[in-house]
Amino acid sequence: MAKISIIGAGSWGTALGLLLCNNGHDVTICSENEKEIESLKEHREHLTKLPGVKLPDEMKFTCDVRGSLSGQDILVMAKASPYVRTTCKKYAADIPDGQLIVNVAKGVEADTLMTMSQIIEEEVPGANVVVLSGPSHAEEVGRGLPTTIVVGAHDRESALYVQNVFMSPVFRVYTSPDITGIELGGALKNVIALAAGTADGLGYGDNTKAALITRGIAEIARLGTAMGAHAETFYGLSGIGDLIVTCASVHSRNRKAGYLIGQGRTMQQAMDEVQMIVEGVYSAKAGLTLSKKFGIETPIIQAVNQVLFENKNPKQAVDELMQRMKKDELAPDLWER
Ligand SMILES: NC(=O)C1=CN([C@@H]2O[C@H](COP(=O)(O)OP(=O)(O)OC[C@H]3O[C@@H](n4cnc5c(N)ncnc54)[C@H](O)[C@@H]3O)[C@@H](O)[C@H]2O)C=CC1
Ligand SMILES: O=C(CO)COP(=O)(O)O
Repeated sequence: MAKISIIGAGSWGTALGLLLCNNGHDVTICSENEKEIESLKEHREHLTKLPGVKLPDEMKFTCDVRGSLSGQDILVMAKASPYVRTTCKKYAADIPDGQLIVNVAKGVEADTLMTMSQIIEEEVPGANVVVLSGPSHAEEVGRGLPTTIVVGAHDRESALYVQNVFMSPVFRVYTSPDITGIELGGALKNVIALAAGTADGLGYGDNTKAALITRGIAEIARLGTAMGAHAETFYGLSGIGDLIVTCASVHSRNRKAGYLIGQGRTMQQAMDEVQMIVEGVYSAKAGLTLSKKFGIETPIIQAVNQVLFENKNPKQAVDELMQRMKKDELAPDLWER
């Protein structure tokens, strides 16, 4: 049995807490948000973010984040990505040296272009940070529906340990050394999901969705490999896997926000209506800056930025994507080989 503190009492922190409790671990969920914690204690259910999912009596909830950080085998970082740095800064001094931290937040910081694990490593230099990511909506993990995911770590021993702790008959965990690829896949799929949702909102069809998913993973893989990630990762769980689920699922907040934008809402109106974090909005900027930095063409990511931040009409953005210069699907020099 492992002692585990989960930082962040949102839908994902709560669903992972339930999974880990069911696996027989000693789980505490902590958050500074008193209302959220009091409601979890009283109802043993996250009424707003994970309704209908009952939480076991053994699961502990606390507002004392600082007090929950020492004496743990694992800390799980389950804050929404824009708050990961501030959270780490606030509590770095309370986290023991060598602490294993499992990051589950998905995003790239727009100003620094750092992934979440890089931010945690910068703010908590003594920590051993691993990442857990893949196609895994909290609403389905909370209901115990079969789910697969991948843990990325610097060393195999940490990956195997986390695999053992999280693995269950309904939660299959793979291991990988490609932290960069896993994190880029997890962050950038949110940008493409905004585009897929927008296409749905415009009334476009399954062909359009398939086009965005397929050309979207091509963009993510091109950029990711230029940044040193392994191409295979983008054809795996944290690549095409998470992209498919986020572009297609009724649970996705990014897809929902895109849908509303396709229906005519502004970015802000869409974010307000979704009422939960829409991380693709943040990662869109980072994705575009990274593309420029590495000299990689990412037309869908660019179009999403234009719609979000330059008020480009979504229909016009799709028209322009369709009428780009004619291209080969594979590398043009293959004709000569
Ligand atoms: N919800 C899901 O199905 C999945 C989510 N994730 C990732 O896990 C991370 C957390 O996701 P969720 O639990 O869904 O997010 P959430 O929106 O439910 O919030 C998570 C935590 O962030 C905190 N938070 C929200 N606003 C804050 C603020 N202004 N200042 C400080 N803390 C704040 C909340 O109080 C909560 O404790 C995200 O990066 C997400 O991409 C990963 C896989 C699945
Ligand atoms: O990452 C997720 C599923 O794997 C959740 O996606 P959303 O943030 O779009 O809901």
